[in-house]
Amino acid sequence: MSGGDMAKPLLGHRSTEGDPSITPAAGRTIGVLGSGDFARSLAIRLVCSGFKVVVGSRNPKRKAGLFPSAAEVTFQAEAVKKTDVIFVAVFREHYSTLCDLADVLAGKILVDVSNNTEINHHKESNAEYLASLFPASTVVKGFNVVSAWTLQSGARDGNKQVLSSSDKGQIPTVSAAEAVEKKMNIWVEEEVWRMEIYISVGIIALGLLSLLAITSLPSIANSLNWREFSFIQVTLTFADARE
Ligand SMILES: NC(=O)C1=CN([C@@H]2O[C@H](COP(=O)(O)OP(=O)(O)OC[C@H]3O[C@@H](n4cnc5c(N)ncnc54)[C@H](OP(=O)(O)O)[C@@H]3O)[C@@H](O)[C@H]2O)C=CC1
Ligand SMILES: [Fe+3]
Repeated sequence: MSGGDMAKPLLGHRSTEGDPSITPAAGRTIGVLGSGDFARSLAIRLVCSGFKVVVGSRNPKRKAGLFPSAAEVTFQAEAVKKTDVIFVAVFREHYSTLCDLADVLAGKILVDVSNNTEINHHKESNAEYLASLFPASTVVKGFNVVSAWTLQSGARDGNKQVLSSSDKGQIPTVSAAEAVEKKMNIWVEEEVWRMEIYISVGIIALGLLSLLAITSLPSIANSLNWREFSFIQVTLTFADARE
């Protein structure tokens, strides 16, 4: 999987250079539990950002084909043994099915990316619930406001901010996860706005052309005096030609 846009971090890479707080991504291994939409988008983005990715699935054989070939897809327990930072791309309702992994997850960082489908349905947040299931792990909440689609297609649409929080210590200690987040938080004005400008110019041009076409209809043209008609035809033809 090497799509042009995917080769770039989500929001460009300008200001990551020379930032000493960012640990180089290359060579770090990040784990992802789950093989659904979000896990796949995350894995693709991480691979393209230079991370090694190991995906933990209940059925790795069947799911491997959905991931970039650079990502390793294996059983859940195997995957979490290979890394210290694990994205839990599984719905809250299925967190309890991961309890068998508690021993191998001890001392590791779990990133809770989940969202609920109903408001105020559970008494504690998803991250608190995950932390209660894995008391020996550090749970960080983050990435839940970035959609799978935005992760895959870049930052031109959708949310661009990656918010994160944790009870245990400073988030900056979460070096690998933070490196990804910082890369994703960089706002490159030209890249973000260029597409919007293209679309706006296209819409204006379409509007002007439509006006030109409508005023060319004999029934409409006959209801204009020659001054209005020539103003619209000459000015709009000129404006359209320029665009
Ligand atoms: N989709 C999105 O845009 C976003 C999703 N999220 C969050 O990411 C998480 C995953 O979402 P998404 O990828 O869309 O969901 P999917 O339904 O596409 O994937 C969920 C994955 O969970 C894994 N899983 C592990 N244990 C179980 C189990 N007991 N039963 C069912 N599935 C299980 C499965 O992988 P396997 O079969 O390989 O074990 C499955 O592929 C959710 O918490 C969601 O809130 C957050 C932001 C955006
Ligand atoms: Fe989904």
